[in-house]
Amino acid sequence: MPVSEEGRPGLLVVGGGAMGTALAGGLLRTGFDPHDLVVVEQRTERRHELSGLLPGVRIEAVPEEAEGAVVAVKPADAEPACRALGALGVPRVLSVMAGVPLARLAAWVGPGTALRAMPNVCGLIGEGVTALCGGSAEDRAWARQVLEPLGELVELPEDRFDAVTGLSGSGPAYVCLVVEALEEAGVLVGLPREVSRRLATRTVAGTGRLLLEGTADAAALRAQVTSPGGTTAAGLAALERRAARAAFLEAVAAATARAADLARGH
Ligand SMILES: NC(=O)C1=CN([C@@H]2O[C@H](COP(=O)(O)OP(=O)(O)OC[C@H]3O[C@@H](n4cnc5c(N)ncnc54)[C@H](O)[C@@H]3O)[C@@H](O)[C@H]2O)C=CC1
Ligand SMILES: O=C(O)[C@@H]1CCC=N1
Repeated sequence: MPVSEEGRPGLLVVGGGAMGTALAGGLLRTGFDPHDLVVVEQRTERRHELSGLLPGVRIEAVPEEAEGAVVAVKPADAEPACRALGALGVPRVLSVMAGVPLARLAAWVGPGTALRAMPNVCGLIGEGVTALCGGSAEDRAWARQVLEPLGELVELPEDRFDAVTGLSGSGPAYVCLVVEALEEAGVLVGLPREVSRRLATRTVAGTGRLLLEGTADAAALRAQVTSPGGTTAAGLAALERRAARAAFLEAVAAATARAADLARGH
């Protein structure tokens, strides 16, 4: 995605918050030329911060013509951000916003092609998972290039996107809640807080890597850790008594329903 002969940048990232910065940072980390990238952020203070976070990248207050754009503003700010890109005739607009349907994006971006992705914050370190839909195979190949630095990609029909938002989009927050609770539990049973935090964080991170890199799935790994009549069985029984599994089912279902609400404009 080089700067075009007309001098247009290869990519605009509109919205320099958590997700826009994760994406721009990931592109730089994987060799994207900073001169091909422009980050558009409306808040002055944040623009100053972004200059430090994204060396070599031009940070602007308003969008300009470009080969393509990613929109990473809050869903409530989506319409003016997308309409501005439509007015400039940006040919491909990729949204990472929760609960903004392709049909609405397409109406706002006019002649340009709208695509939709749902990443997660783990993309900050290239360990995310992102769902993608919309456009032609060629458009999606472009979007894959843009999203690749965030981690793994899956193409899914749009009617699965609320579910993806409820599971992997919001999921890092559920896992953080688990880490916080484990840290507190460690303190309860007598560990110094700093030690407890390290043990809790490493346990969750290490389990994730083992699941990705090992051969056992979650149920098999849990069985490996659970000795008959042992400590883990006692701990798991306590979790089942408190309906921990049902709590996660309800969390993902509630987040999925909220994504659908957002899509209906609520
Ligand atoms: N944070 C997350 O883990 C995830 C977020 N998302 C989606 O990413 C989008 C952005 O989320 P965050 O980065 O967390 O939000 P954020 O609030 O951190 O960042 C949004 C940024 O956009 C700027 N902005 C708003 N309107 C603008 C405009 N017209 N032009 C330029 N800048 C504008 C705001 O000033 C703000 O800095 C949301 O739609 C969300 O649904 C998707 C997956 C995960
Ligand atoms: O909470 C939200 O609405 C966004 C979408 C997925 C993660 N954060």
